[in-house]
Amino acid sequence: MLTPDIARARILAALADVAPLAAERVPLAAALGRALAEPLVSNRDLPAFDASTMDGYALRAADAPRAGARLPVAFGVFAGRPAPGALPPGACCRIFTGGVLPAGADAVEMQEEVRRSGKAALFGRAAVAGRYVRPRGSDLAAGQVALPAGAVVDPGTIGLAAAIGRTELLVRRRPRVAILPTGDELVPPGQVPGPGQLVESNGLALAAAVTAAGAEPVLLPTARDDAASLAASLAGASGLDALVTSGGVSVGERDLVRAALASAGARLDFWRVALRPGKPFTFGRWDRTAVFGLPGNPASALVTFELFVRPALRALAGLPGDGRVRVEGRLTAAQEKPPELTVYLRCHTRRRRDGGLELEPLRTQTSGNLTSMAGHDALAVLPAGRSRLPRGARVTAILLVPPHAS
Ligand SMILES: Nc1nc2c(c(=O)[nH]1)N[C@H]1C(S)=C(S)[C@@H](COP(=O)(O)OP(=O)(O)OC[C@H]3O[C@@H](n4cnc5c(N)ncnc54)[C@H](O)[C@@H]3O)O[C@H]1N2
Ligand code: MOO
Repeated sequence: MLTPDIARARILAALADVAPLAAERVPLAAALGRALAEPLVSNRDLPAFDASTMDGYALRAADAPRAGARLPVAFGVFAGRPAPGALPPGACCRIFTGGVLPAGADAVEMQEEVRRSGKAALFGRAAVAGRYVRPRGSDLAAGQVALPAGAVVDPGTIGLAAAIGRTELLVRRRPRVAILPTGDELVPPGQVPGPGQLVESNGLALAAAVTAAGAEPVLLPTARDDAASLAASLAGASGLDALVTSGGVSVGERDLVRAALASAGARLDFWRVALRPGKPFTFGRWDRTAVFGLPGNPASALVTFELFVRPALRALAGLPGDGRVRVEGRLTAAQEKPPELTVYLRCHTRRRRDGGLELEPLRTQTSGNLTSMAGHDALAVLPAGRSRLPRGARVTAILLVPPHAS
């Protein structure tokens, strides 16, 4: 059986010919979280003129070499308008934050350091050339690369792009991801299950995980556990960038998903990974579509999505890694585990007083329990090779709350 790390590496390698997806031009507001498909190059200087960074007085620094200089106030410069003219020799002018420095001025003094006396200004200290001035192009010069291709568009990037005159950005296309729940026992959300039935909940959970990964979910109707129904449903995924199935990948007689994928023409690369939850996970390619067969147990589906599907969708979207932060923390309870498996423990994180991180496992880790997958903020990684970890053991945890929510 593959280890989780090798399984993930195999998936990413198998998508090298399709990732990243093609580029598309989108309005700025739609670019958040997407990968730039070209460098963001400025076509103008930022700022576009020498600007004051303070409310105060613009002057030639040489005219106020020490405290006590007294200069006539020639005019005022207001935001949104160019200076009315060059600064006359030996004079200063009133200026406001963001105002255009008049020709001749090379410094600004903040108004707290200046006293007005009629038409003159008295400077309380020596002026310094360049102080409180943002020179033209000092933020970004015309022709300069502000951000390289591949950078992830964040709110600041959108503001910067608007400031340099862009209304659209060339970004990587979002992967379109079919989600196919399978199982005879499932009824649609909102419907009351009959005897032996339960509500199909993985579809919506996985659709949310797809959205959070920066991709677009297409939730297909649940397939029944028979070859004809599965074949008909699989057709709904054709032409999409990825297909995520749930259920039917274990060893029971009704676990027909792998066979259905194979008869539809998919090439399955591997089946089963040495982890818990989610051991029966399978991966393959169906033409250009990446196919992920997730186990039906709800927590197994979400954990394997996190570990294998999320990084793959991000690679298709041109985004780096899995977008998660890994930290070290200490388990608040001892754990027993099969030594051959890597176990991903759903945990709550807590800051200790000494700054360290505590990892408190959710009460239940049973992969079929729905409460075992909601409301946690980390996956603690219990490594293969260990069968017992004592309370207080130091382990790596994957934080599920990213620094920039995706
Ligand atoms: N003999 C063995 N049995 C099982 C093994 C094994 O190695 N040998 N592996 C177990 C593990 S681990 C898992 S995980 C499950 C996965 O099995 P399947 O992927 O075939 O999942 P199903 O049997 O279809 O469903 C499992 C469970 O989850 C419920 N389910 C399924 N789909 C949904 C959905 N869309 N929404 C909500 N709940 C869903 C389903 O009703 C079952 O209760 O296999 C073990 N068995
Ligand atoms: O791996 Mo299964 O997902 O443990 O229940």
